[in-house]
Amino acid sequence: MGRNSRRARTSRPGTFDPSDRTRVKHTKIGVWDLYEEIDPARAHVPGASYAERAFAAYECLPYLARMIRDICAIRSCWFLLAAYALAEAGQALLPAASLWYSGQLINILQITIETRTVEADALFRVCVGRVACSVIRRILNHVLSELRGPLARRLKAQYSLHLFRARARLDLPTFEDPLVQRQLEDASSTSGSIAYDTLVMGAGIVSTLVQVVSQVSVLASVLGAQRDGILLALLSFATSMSDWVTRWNVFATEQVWAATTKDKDYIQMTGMKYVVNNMEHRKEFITGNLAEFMTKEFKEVSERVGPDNAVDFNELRRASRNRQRFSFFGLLQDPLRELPQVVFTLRSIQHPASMPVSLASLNLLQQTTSHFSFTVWRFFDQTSSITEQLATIRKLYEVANIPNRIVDGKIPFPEDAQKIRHGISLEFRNVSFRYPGSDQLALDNVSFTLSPGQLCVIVGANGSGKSTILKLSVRLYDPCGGTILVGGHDVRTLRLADLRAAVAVLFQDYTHFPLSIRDNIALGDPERFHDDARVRAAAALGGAADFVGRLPDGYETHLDRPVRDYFSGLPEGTRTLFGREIDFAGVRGAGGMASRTGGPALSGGQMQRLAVSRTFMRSVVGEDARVGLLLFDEPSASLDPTAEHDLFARLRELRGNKTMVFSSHRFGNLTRHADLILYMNDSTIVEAGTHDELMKRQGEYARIWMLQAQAFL
Ligand SMILES: Nc1ncnc2c1ncn2[C@@H]1O[C@H](COP(=O)(O)OP(=O)(O)OP(=O)(O)O)[C@@H](O)[C@H]1O
Repeated sequence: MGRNSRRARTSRPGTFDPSDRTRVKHTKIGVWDLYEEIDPARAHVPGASYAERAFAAYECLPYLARMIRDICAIRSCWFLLAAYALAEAGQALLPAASLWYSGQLINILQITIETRTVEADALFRVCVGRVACSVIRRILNHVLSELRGPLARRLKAQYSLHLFRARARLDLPTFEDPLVQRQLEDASSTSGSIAYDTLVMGAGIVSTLVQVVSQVSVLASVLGAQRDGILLALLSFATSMSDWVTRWNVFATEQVWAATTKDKDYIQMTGMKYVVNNMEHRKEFITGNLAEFMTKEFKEVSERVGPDNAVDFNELRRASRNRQRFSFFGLLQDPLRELPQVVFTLRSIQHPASMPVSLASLNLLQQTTSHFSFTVWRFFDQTSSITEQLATIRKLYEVANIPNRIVDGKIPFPEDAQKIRHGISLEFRNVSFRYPGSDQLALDNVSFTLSPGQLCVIVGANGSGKSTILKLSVRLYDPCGGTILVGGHDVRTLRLADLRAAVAVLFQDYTHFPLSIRDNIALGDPERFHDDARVRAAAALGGAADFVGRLPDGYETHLDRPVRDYFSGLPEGTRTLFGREIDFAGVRGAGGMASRTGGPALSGGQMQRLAVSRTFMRSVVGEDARVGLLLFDEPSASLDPTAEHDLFARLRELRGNKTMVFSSHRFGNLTRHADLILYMNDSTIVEAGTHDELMKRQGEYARIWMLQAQAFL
């Protein structure tokens, strides 16, 4: 028996096995190859996949309930929600009310034909009623459109907070996981509107049901007494219902598919577009004299690809999906719509006297059904896939439950806040570690001990594991073997928030937040975020105060402004518009808008000074600092010699008060004063001791020290 048939027997219907070729459909759309899962509904027992999908939808219901609870808990939405519900209810009942008045009109017509007298009062009431209905409809429409915006914005704000919280709580290994990233992207792409869309969908479903029930019952009471009334009503509604049945597929779910292209011309054409569009290629583009050549090549390659294929996949797929399919049932639908007319005509021949009343009934019916069809169409539009909507709600809530890989400890730290002032001890016992997804050890059986207040410098070649020691000390990752002790405790047992409050780290690949310079420094100590004096003192210690003071906006300068300015679509330098003189730059200037995007360009060293200032914000400024361990990864890599000298002088003043660990390539300034030097190579510590001890040993440390020293001789 072949492999495929064995797999087909074992796989559950509805479960997609991508390696099973019989379950993958290949379609060529232009230059694209589309691979789709063959719909299990067709491949297996009819209805099995529907049951499966219905069950999946059922499993999402608790999330829907939670969303309803969450929406109801937003106080600022209460009034809006109540008004929205009332307006929707009014909107849903109005068609039935109009219908009822129209029915009254038919009654009056019938009485008029039979008695040859017109009931003026009744006629007047009907007219007023119909006018009132249309005025109320207008008002409700307006009320609803006024409510939609504020309601949508409040819901959006609530869920953006939910997502912010969900992202903020994730630790590094979890956040780095591509699957988690995908999950977060999925949730955020819809989070803006999901609650509002669900609300609209829910209101749409209830409103459609109310409309259907109320209109059908009014119509039955109006037409019930008339000859063929019910038959006409059934025929008219049958068309709308057939629309409904053929188009509505609540259990439709996203298909599993993937698309790729191997068309060399298309790939080359797309690449050329990137080259000509993007800033990063411009220097080479110009100096390489590529303009003329590339334009000619682009023309040729575009002609080879052809205009129908020179579009991206999504555009092509949309076009191929939207192409109307010819169906036999569709062919029948339009004649079905004419059936009431046919019945009416035939009956009129039989009973000519009742013709005016029947004509009025027919008119009423057709008006009602056209309105009904519109309601049904809107309903499809809003509820095209309930299961998909439910799945999206589920995704949105599940991102808040992604488990963190770094499990929090229980022991508060430090037990004695006074003790921390003289530093925290740090010990690695046979620690081994490999990064997630890597099969190489980044640390292999590393052991060392640092007493409170000592200064340790880790030196060694690129990639030898220096930064990794610092990362593990603050539990950015957990080791796969061995134990790390901070203050004598296994670091896994300590409360994470306490541990991170007691340790300050400056990473080699530090970043700056897209916030003001002030906030960038202040975030070094969230508890003192609003203390301006402390921010300035930290900037002075980090050597940033001088250049920040010279910036036009000082501490309020944004390094990378997260909010862009918007401009009218006129190109820079436009002087006239339809003959009128304009000053485009002047308008921008009036708003104090910068002419270039992004913040002021700072040098690498200035950036590093800001990063050092952020570390000082928490660790050094003031007597009340609660940090006992400082970890610095190449803190002076971009600093000029004076700045480096000043920084180390300031840090040396702290000796005895804080335990300090440096990772560095520079020997001398720091290593001479270190209590412990760890020389690393290939994920292990190969030499350990003080400068004098290691020099006496004449090993690797001594060799490299001499190498660096020779440069100055
Ligand atoms: N995020 C990561 N994922 C996978 N491997 C990593 C990651 N970061 C570092 N590594 C690997 O772990 C090893 C140790 O890296 P580490 O950054 O600790 O070296 P380092 O001694 O600080 O180097 P450098 O002197 O260049 O800063 C290297 O082989 C590196 O490729």
